Amino acid sequence: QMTFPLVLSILLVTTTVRAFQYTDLAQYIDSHEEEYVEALRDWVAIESDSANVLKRPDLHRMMEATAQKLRQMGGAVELVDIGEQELPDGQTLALPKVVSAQFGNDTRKHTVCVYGHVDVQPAKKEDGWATDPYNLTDINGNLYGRGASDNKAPVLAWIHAVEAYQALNMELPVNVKFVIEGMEETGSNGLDVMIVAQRDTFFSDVDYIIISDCGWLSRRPALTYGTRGNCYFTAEVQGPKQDLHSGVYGGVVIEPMTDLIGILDSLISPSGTILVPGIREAVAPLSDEEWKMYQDIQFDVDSYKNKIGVDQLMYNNKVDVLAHLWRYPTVSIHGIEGVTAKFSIRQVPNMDPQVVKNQVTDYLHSVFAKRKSPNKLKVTMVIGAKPWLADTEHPLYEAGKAAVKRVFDTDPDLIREGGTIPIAKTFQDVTGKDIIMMPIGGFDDGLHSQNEKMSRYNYIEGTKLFVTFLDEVSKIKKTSV
Ligand SMILES: C[C@H](N)C(=O)N[C@@H](Cc1c[nH]cn1)C(=O)O
Repeated sequence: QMTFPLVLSILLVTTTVRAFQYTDLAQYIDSHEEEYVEALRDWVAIESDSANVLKRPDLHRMMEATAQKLRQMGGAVELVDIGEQELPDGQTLALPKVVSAQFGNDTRKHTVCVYGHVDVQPAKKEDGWATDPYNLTDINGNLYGRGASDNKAPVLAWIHAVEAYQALNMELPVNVKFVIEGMEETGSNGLDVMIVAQRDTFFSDVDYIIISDCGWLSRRPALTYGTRGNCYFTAEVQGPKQDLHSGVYGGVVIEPMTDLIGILDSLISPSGTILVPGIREAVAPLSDEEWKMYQDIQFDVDSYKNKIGVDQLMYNNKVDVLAHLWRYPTVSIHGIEGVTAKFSIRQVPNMDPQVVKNQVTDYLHSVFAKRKSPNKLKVTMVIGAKPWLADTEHPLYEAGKAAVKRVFDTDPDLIREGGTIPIAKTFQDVTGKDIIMMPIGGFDDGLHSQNEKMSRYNYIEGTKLFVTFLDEVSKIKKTSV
């Protein structure tokens, strides 16, 4: 028979919440590696391609699976309806619900909100994948699968970070909220409306927003302080009422495809100069300080060329390459379907998507007019996502630097991202909260490409980084009660 004091002390032992212990958390994370890989396998198996309307049921399933995982951990979870999407043919389609969740509501603590996405880019084995993109495949410690790095493993790593605290009965150093969406890859449709609607409710007590939807520049861990924006356009040339035989009609008909190629060729010169008037003039000048920052970053232009299999880039020296990846705009032509071309302009501070829309539309119409073609041109901007920039001296970044130092025993690279996180600027403008981008993806993860992967190393050490960062954030002086 147990005596009363013994029973009481057992109860006390089991209910006492422990304080942060990095070694225990790290050990816990290491010993759960296989479970984490299996969780990623389950998520990668869901074809949550947000661009393919036929995959919308899978995307809904993905959002439900995310919500379910957070519910099982005891979070206060909601699946927020963000309405419908209008398709080019005028039909409407339900947008995937946004998952919001909350762990802890202690007003003495800071509250962070982790943003991520669980939709993916399209992928087919026949695109040149070495493995089935939706069957996570481990080759030499690299986990290959669509969405593995962008952004399923980082989202899971954040979930596992909270789970590790719970499993070890350790107090969460900060309250943690999650906002996980399913439309990032197509411009985060509907999410801005949700952020505006919940600014004074869900977001009111959030102090900091954390985004881990980007990658390191090299093998060295990094913190990201800027992203480019994206203006994504379609240009359609309408001509004869039906397809025409090139032998029977060629030579007399003014062909829409020739017009289309002609106007596309007017966007950018072979040496990379954007030819749309007004765009280059809007770009914030490169300061001496920034130039110096780029010089100090370890980045090997030759290895970069090797990685992507090219002999020559637009620029040869490191600073030019980094600057043109991160802080100068560029035009990319993505493809032509029928006589509709898709192209994008990645834009940077101080460009504005609405201004870019007008500049591009006016310019293409003027180029088209000079052709004196009887065909009709229609230019549409389908995505207008703004660029984002942060202050690397902010206490949030100091906390990030300290966390990287504790886990990896090195200072992070401070980098920018050439890609776009469409919602970052909205978070900043609408909620007024500070944002940090803390990537865990590797420099060679192949985002949006064939053979996307996440290494076990980055996944597991990244989870350790996240548990540590929460502790570092808790040390930031609270300015308001
Ligand atoms: C950086 C992030 N992982 C990413 O790949 N984002 C996409 C988002 C996007 C841009 N326009 C529409 N969606 C990207 O940069 O292409």
